[in-house]
Amino acid sequence: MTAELIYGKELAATIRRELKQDAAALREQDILPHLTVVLVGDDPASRSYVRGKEKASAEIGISSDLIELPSSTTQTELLDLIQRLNLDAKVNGILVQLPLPAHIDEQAVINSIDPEKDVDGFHPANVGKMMLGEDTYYPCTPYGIIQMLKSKDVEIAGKTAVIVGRSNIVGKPIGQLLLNEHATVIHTHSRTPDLRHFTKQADILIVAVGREHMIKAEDIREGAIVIDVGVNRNAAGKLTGDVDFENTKEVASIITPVPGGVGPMTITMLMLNTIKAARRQAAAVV
Ligand SMILES: Nc1nc2c(c(=O)[nH]1)N[C@@H](CN(C=O)c1ccc(C(=O)N[C@@H](CCC(=O)O)C(=O)O)cc1)CN2
Ligand SMILES: [Mg+2]
Repeated sequence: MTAELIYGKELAATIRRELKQDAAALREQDILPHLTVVLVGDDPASRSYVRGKEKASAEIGISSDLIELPSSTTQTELLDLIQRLNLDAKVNGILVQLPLPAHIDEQAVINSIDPEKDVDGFHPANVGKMMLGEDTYYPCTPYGIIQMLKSKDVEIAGKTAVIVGRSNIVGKPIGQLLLNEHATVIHTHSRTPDLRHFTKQADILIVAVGREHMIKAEDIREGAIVIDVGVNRNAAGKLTGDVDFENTKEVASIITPVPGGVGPMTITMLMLNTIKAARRQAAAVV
């Protein structure tokens, strides 16, 4: 068997076309969605993701601005900036690019963002709503994965979904979103003994660890759906996933490549959340 591929890049382009129409319809009602992105420090990958966010905003018709701060910025300075953005009615979405420099408490920063403007879906109030199965801003990468599965008409209900990795950005929330879709969810992580015992049970395997090719063909069940969230740069400078794609695609039924798989969906879901924020905030004013 050679697996079918899901190219997030193609799905992202389709969703972006729809979002462009949504943004135009909002503009006709004098609602201009606005995203403010905050970048602290000069991490090259973060800078590249932030550029991608500006580009996608411009393409869709979302106005955006980028606030760049030096890595020496103090936590108090960053919290003060966020308070100003929380109070600025023009700003619908606030995104603080992660990771932050080590001297800043990331969670304290996330907690300071107005939940209504938290287009990353990382604020505890939004995480709580997600856990309760309520409508809210869902974290972009997990939300993108759900859209990818649905785009291939994957029946999630009743499936065994195994998650490798437990980050707040991907591992934990994708488990919750799959649970909300009625999957049976198994979370595994660095302290899980005999990882293969669990990955072999997966109808849907989500790998979000950040370790090149840690999942191999022999770790999965024949016909499994494999979603690779890893973005690693190998010794030759090439982007690779957490899954050994070449061999695993011969065993899986559906698989995502890296690059061009899950990655492009992250920024697209951010755009979707920003339009949703503009709509919700406009409705709250009238
Ligand atoms: N505040 C946030 N910080 C971070 C998030 C996030 O959702 N919110 N996620 C990641 C980084 N990220 C967006 O911020 C992101 C990661 C990867 C991609 C992507 O398109 N990857 C491509 C490859 C890109 C490349 O060439 O380097 C792919 O996989 O095909 C987009 C966005 C951590 N921080
Ligand atoms: Mg506005």
